[in-house]
Amino acid sequence: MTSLFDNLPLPGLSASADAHLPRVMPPRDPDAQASPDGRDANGENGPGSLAAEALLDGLNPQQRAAVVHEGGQLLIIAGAGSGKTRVLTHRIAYLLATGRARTGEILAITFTNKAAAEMRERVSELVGPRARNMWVSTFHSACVRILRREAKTLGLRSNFSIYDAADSQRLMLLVCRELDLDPKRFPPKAFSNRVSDLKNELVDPDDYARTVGDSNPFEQNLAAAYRLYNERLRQAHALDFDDLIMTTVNLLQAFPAVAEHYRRRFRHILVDEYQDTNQAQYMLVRELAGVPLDPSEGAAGAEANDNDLPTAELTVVGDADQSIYAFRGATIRNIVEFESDYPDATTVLLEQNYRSTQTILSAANAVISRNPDRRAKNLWTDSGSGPQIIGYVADSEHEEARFIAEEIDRLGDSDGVRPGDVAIFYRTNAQSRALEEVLIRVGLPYKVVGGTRFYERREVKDAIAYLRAIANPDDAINLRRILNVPKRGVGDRAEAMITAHSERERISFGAAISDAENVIGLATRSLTAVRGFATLMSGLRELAAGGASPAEVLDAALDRSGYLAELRASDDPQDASRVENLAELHAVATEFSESDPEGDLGDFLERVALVADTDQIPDDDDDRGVVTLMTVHTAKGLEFPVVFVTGLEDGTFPHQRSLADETELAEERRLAYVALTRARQRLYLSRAAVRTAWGMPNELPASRFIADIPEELMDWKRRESSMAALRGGSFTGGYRNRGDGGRGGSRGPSAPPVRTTRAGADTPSFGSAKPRADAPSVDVGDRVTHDAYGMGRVIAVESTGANAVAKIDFGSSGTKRLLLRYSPVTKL
Ligand SMILES: Nc1ncnc2c1ncn2[C@@H]1O[C@H](COP(=O)(O)OP(=O)(O)OP(=O)(O)O)[C@@H](O)[C@H]1O
Ligand SMILES: [Mg+2]
Repeated sequence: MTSLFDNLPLPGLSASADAHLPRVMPPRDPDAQASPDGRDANGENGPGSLAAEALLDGLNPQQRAAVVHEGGQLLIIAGAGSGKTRVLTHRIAYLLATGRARTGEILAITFTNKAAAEMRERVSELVGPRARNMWVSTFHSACVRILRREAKTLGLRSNFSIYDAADSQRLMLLVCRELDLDPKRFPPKAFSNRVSDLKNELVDPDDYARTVGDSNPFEQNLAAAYRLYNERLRQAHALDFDDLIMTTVNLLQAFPAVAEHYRRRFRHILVDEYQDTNQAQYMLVRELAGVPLDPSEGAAGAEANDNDLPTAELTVVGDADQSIYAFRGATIRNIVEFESDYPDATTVLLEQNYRSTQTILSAANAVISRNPDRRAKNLWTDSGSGPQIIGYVADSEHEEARFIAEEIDRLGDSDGVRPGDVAIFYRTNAQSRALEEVLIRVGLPYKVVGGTRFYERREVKDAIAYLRAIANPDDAINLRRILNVPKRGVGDRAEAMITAHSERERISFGAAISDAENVIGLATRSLTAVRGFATLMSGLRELAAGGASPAEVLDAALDRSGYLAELRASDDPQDASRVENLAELHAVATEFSESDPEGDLGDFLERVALVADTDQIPDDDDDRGVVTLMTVHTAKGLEFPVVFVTGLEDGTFPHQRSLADETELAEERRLAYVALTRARQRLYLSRAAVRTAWGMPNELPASRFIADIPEELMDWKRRESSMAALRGGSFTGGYRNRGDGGRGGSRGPSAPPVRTTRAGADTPSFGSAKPRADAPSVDVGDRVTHDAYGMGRVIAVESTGANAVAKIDFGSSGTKRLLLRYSPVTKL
């Protein structure tokens, strides 16, 4: 059993919405009963036809042409803010409203899960709830869906695990140890990155081995490590992130019947942000659309012709100037050469920008126009010139942050700008700390998107490792992770003996654990501990198999393993915040079950595995009022009324390592273009004359990108730093080590706790908190007190009993969602 039905509702969408689906489209397998004319019950004769014309209202002629285009591939290429994403959404709605497509025939690919949810929501607004059944997803989630369905064909279990980057790196470390490689000469992390690149280029271990030079030990060892790494993945019934795409491409190429199934199904494929696709994603789109690389050769081409299958209508939208993921293997080539790859393609150019003022656009154009080999664009707007861009040269990063905080305050007073209208961008995550300190000090509410990701925190990873090992008994990496966590007396030696036993007997690591009696050399104490662990795991598996919800399984795992008790017993304040993070994970699991009551543990883990950092932009109501801090990469596709681009120094942005490399510099320039074009009304560009990194103050020159912007567009509030005052020595800070690695706060994919604006509340003291058997029962309106946050009032109660979660307003400490059972809350 994979998932209850293939079209998992996305977060925030209730599964019951499927009850409204037209009958011809049973949710279980929407493609099984395509009606002969390809139309659904809400097609041309339904209320849709009226809506169809309305969908074109307010679009300009080029946008309109793109929305109504029929037949053949369509390339929409345009600068930032010209309505590409909007056209994609309207095109989908138009296809449905005119009855040209059924929801089951559409595959829309976006860059993040959040973008997917938003697109689905927007299409739902335009055409109603049937849009909820549609495949709108990221490349990775679309592939997971396909792979879970076709797992058998590939000899994979449908409950395969998905390893994230950290899992993959740990596995590579084990592989390198197994191969006895010197970690100095052959760093496992470098191998891991190289393997990821190879997979993104669709190069498998055999292909790679063939290209390796005889005299190059690095390549030879890499080839061996790649092979063993893949073997270990297979034994663990796991796929890494890059495998998801590569394996799907392989599947479609090797099994013509499978390819045909999806080609029959997806008659319309639409891809947003096409400029950031890599080679594997490029091939995936080609295979799905039924346009094999060389139709005159190759099995796939012959097969497609034999069956007289028309190719899908492929629509891709993108902007070569916004290609910023080269480091993940993305290649501009995919968009630049679209027309030659698809000779029948129609190209639509959009030139009117609807997002920004002319001043902002002119500045962005000035910066990007310096890049060589680009197609010149003529982006314009009729929204007026707007205010000048404000420039500021700060003495230090702290002073830069102070300036920003003051400006946000001032804009609030003078223009009614809310914190939620404001975004602050930086080039790398580490830059957020100085900004955060000042925002905390002045009490401006904010959130950091990205940073140390919630799912990368140790305790969250431990808890998920338990869940994964419960779901997949052969998942060696996750079993190893928790074998001695919390400490139960199974040390490295014992683990090595179990490993040896598994190799000798040719059984999985998990099976070797269950066979502890026969492990040679295991001391009695370790044997007892391993047996205890095996019993623990089988008990938890029974619980999961018996239909317990993911949240219940999580609870049992944390409780029976003693994990939670250990954290609770600790007086390290960091451990207290770990308990909070686990409570947050519990809330995520509970929410998952609310949105998908039939979803099992495997479904939950799948959802968790696919949450990318860019998805952690909370969008619940509470967050409307907070400033957003994020890297420029994360800001892709988004827009804000007010944008601060910080750290515009040569060496910061553009990044140090790009200064001597033309290709990398061109990418930094595109990144700057993305940053500037996020702004709708007001843009601020700032830099620090001296920035402290790794504890060392550095004097950095102005970013070359600033110099590209015509003077008349800028209004410099301060041009020079007061170096004298600076040399007087007013450095504060330095890279203070915060227990979480100095980066981020805890954020989950849904309703994450917004970072509190009071310093210290991040790590509340749980000194007096006792493990509780049950949650205190509270009602809306009750007054409560919390050991760390003080007095508060309950503003909402979600679910009851053991899993009761309350939303509590703690005044200046902010509003929190707390799992009552884990929280030191007392009713007054
Ligand atoms: N015809 C139009 N009339 C009014 N507003 C529009 C129109 N087209 C687009 N917009 C608005 O312009 C803004 C930018 O649109 P959109 O996000 O679709 O642009 P984009 O080309 O996808 O940008 P990016 O390159 O940053 O991804 C949005 O607020 C959108 O609603
Ligand atoms: Mg867009």
